[in-house]
Amino acid sequence: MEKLGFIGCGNLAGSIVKGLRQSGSPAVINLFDLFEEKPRQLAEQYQAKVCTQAEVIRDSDVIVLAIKPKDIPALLAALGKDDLAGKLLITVAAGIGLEYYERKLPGTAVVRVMPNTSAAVLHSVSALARGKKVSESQAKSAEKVFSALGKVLWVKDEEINAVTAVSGSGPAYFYLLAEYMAQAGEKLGLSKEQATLLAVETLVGAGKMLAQTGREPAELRKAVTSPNGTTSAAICSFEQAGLEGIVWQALQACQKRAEEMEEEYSE
Ligand SMILES: NC(=O)C1=CN([C@@H]2O[C@H](COP(=O)(O)OP(=O)(O)OC[C@H]3O[C@@H](n4cnc5c(N)ncnc54)[C@H](OP(=O)(O)O)[C@@H]3O)[C@@H](O)[C@H]2O)C=CC1
Ligand SMILES: O=C(O)[C@@H]1CCC=N1
Repeated sequence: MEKLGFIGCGNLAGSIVKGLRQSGSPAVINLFDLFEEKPRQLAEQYQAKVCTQAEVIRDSDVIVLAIKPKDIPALLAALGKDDLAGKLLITVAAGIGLEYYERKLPGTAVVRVMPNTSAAVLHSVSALARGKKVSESQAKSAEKVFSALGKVLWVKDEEINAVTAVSGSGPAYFYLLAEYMAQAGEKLGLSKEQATLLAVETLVGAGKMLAQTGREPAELRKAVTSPNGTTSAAICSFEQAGLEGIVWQALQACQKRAEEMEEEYSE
């Protein structure tokens, strides 16, 4: 049976653990976080074990580093390379390239992954980049973990920042749009509850249409948009406000921030 460990049990690790159990994964899950309450709650809900950091490393074959990028340098400094012999490290931290881990922990097998929090509902899409020391069976193990949580693709390490801009951070963009649509619905006279229900269900329905019909986003949009009709009025308003450019700038800002972070961790 797979033995999976997590160092850091915050938002993303919580989504992954929840998703794994929902997918029926029988993996042994070992959890460590500096704030003990987080692994304790996850362990109670999802049949996992609260451990010390040393126990996570000793008792797991695959160890997921799910802490903030700023906390990675101190963790790697504390991890002995000998303790990691034969182990696979999976890092989900944004803005730190594989080269950094391989330099700080020479000889260690590292896969860098950019999933998203929709892992909790088995709809993460996860991009994986393979480090130099990763064996075939370790690559398969990493793929198995994340394919239980949604779709996976292998990419180059240099592509992870673009992935982060589209899908790692992406759920937040759609949540923001849902917030704005609900706010607008209220201003148009609906109650907060009505407007939120309508915005959220519309987003869920549109996502399911994209996922289940196999039709392109533009094709589905056109099917809603009658010539000179109501949708057309809204879409024209988006276009006049420069939505395409706004989205482009936002994704560029996201990628740029990841690049800046990579600079910070280049030493
Ligand atoms: N959230 C997301 O949607 C996504 C996040 N990521 C990446 O995942 C990583 C985790 O993000 P997220 O879950 O949001 O962060 P959180 O802050 O929610 O979780 C991180 C947890 O790790 C704890 N922690 C910090 N240092 C250590 C340590 N040395 N050992 C054990 N635990 C530690 C933190 O404690 P404390 O709060 O006390 O510091 C916190 O509980 C980040 O690197 C992020 O870039 C990637 C894709 C999506
Ligand atoms: O905001 C962040 O930095 C992390 C990485 C991707 C999603 N959340």
